[in-house]
Amino acid sequence: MKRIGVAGAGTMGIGVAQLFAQGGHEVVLVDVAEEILDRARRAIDRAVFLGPLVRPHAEHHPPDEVLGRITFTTALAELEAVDFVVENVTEDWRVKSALYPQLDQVCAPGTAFGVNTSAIPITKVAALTGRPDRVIGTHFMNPAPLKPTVEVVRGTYTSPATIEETTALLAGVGKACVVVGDSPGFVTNRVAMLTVNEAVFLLWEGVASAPDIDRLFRQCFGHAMGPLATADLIGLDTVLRSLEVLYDEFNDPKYRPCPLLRSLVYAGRTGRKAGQGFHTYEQTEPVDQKVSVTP
Ligand SMILES: NC(=O)c1ccc[n+]([C@@H]2O[C@H](COP(=O)([O-])OP(=O)(O)OC[C@H]3O[C@@H](n4cnc5c(N)ncnc54)[C@H](O)[C@@H]3O)[C@@H](O)[C@H]2O)c1
Repeated sequence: MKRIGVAGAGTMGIGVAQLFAQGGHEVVLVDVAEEILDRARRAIDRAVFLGPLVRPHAEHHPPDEVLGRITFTTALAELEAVDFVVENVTEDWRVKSALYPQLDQVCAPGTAFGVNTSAIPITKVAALTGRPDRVIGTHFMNPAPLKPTVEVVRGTYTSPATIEETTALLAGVGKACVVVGDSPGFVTNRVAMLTVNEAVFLLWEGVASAPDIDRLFRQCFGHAMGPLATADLIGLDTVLRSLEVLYDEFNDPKYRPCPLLRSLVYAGRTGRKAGQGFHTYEQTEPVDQKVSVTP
């Protein structure tokens, strides 16, 4: 079993840490504040406990056993001994570009870095390190423990050995992989972010209500969720940042974020994690916006 480092304990990091710990790996989960880690611990506990209700036929795991494999820490230096890092920090180039040189220093030269980003090119991230051959995109879908497939992104310098190691690691925790080339947004989010943004414009223009927009996608197209509910699940702050990355990388106005999306983010209505976005959600615990919305 490999020792897995997980950087970032937000929406994605929580699920990624749970996935690998359930798969028998030792996990080091790093974030910048103890209260974020406490919330992550409670979220993983709850998700593992409720697992049998969500997937009755899947293998069941005692929450204590899963949590016992995870070290929760604010010390990046604890990633020193891990074999593979999945990075899930905020979708903000300033945040990611500050982190990678530190990861490069802390981790052993052979440790591979899986970049879990919605839209940032993997080659751009790899250039921040002295190991571009060991940097690969691991674009997990949300929620990471439940979604069957990971979009794996080959950067310009990602080595065949790194691709093989990554797909084998993911197969070991039950994930299929689709390996794609490097492009802002990759395959999934180049398409999905446009759809979400256009749905927000439709709402903003008063063409239809949020429930009706989502209902059309579910009932006419057979999608499991509509685009606005999907945006709430992703986090509207992450959707906004992903559109900004696409807009900047392509210099193409088709990715300009709808002003309504910005307003909701400014108001702290970032979707499920805040209890409110395009739809309203029952809160499992109060969310401190100062903690959940990072700069
Ligand atoms: N939300 C989704 O559905 C989704 C899906 C696939 C990929 N992603 C990508 O995954 C990444 C994380 O997204 P998220 O939705 O979990 O975001 P989030 O805002 O919920 O969580 C990000 C976490 O990173 C932490 N962080 C910031 N700087 C850090 C640092 N230097 N060291 C350690 N932790 C740090 C923050 O405190 C926060 O807890 C983003 O790049 C996003 O684009 C998101």
